[in-house]
Amino acid sequence: MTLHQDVHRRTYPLRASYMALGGLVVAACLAYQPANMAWWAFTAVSALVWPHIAFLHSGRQRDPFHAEYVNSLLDALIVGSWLALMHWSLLPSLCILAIGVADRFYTGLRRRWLSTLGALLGGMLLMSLCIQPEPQWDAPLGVQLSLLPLVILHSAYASWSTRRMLKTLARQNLQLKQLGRVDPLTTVYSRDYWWKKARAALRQHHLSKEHTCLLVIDIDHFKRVNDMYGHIVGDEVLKLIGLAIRQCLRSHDIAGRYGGDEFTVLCKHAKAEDAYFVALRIRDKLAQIRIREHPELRVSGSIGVAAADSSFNSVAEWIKAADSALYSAKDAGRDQVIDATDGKNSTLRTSPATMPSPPERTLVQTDAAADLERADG
Ligand SMILES: Nc1nc2c(ncn2[C@@H]2O[C@H](COP(=O)(O)OP(=O)(O)OP(=O)(O)O)[C@@H](O)[C@H]2O)c(=O)[nH]1
Repeated sequence: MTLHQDVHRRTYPLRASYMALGGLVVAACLAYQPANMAWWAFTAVSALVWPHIAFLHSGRQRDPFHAEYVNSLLDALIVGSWLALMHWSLLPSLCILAIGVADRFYTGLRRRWLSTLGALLGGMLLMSLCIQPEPQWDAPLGVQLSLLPLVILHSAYASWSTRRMLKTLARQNLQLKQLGRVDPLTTVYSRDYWWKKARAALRQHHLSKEHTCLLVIDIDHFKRVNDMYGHIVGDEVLKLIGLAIRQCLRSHDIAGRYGGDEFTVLCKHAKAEDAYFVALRIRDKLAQIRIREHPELRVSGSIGVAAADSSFNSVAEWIKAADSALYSAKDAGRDQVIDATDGKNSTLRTSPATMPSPPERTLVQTDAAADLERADG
């Protein structure tokens, strides 16, 4: 159920309690002046019966928000008539008016205030014509005391409502922050967030020599995927790449999208050897990506690995080291992992049980891949 459809449920308890306590103030005023039974009955019905009729009426309408707007006009009409019925007794009139205006903000019905003002004035006018009230500026003690429950309810509701709004705001801020951290297409972390984590990890390495590595992954010939299948499929592939990378991470690893078809992974608490195996797993997983509509489409990635080093003064220097290993992987024929630290190549590290050796892998090309190769010149 939307907030819009739910409006009558939110206003019901509020209207029921406000009208009941407002009616109490009117009754207190009536007690101090000659009033016939008709005005007592009007007060009782408007204070105790009307809110329930309003709720039932709104609940049956297709558009409860509009029904609630009509109800709010009737509320204003009633309140206007109450003010005249109280002979404009200054203190209760001002209190009821102020509370009524404030509550329109809390219930979300603050717009169209001009028509509400019209209904309020209409109510005053109608009741004034009926009873011709004589203004009584002073309010007797009994009337003043009758205002207390209404004022207390209003203060409690105002603070509860503010607290609820602040909580909602805090939750939404958190959601926005989290959304800003994640790249929406690939669902790995955004570059900024990843960079922050890498900076913290490098700082930690400087302090405690903790082993940490980073991987830079570049998808091979990704431009061809876009050229041949279009950008929509390209996006779909990037999405699957993000998922594949995430599936290969250990619990401390953090993957980010560096930009375009380039990804980074921060492998915390990992020696170069551990990070190297994470990279091999990723390379393997990328090769398994399939798209149902284009079963011939294949993906591969080249990966550079660099361990944090005390000579790196910034994340940029660290990435540069991984980048040069990545370029070596590209130069060596792509679809491989190279470790910047010792220049080790995945040709040497590939486990035959799970990963075919790089020369075979580069030979495994579909017709489409061969077409792409030709198209690329
Ligand atoms: N569909 C899609 N394509 C993107 C996106 N971001 C970048 N690209 C494309 O990714 C391609 C990246 O190409 P390059 O990295 O220059 O080269 P490559 O074809 O991958 O070749 P190598 O990196 O040399 O193996 C470009 O064609 C970009 O337009 C994206 O969000 N969606």
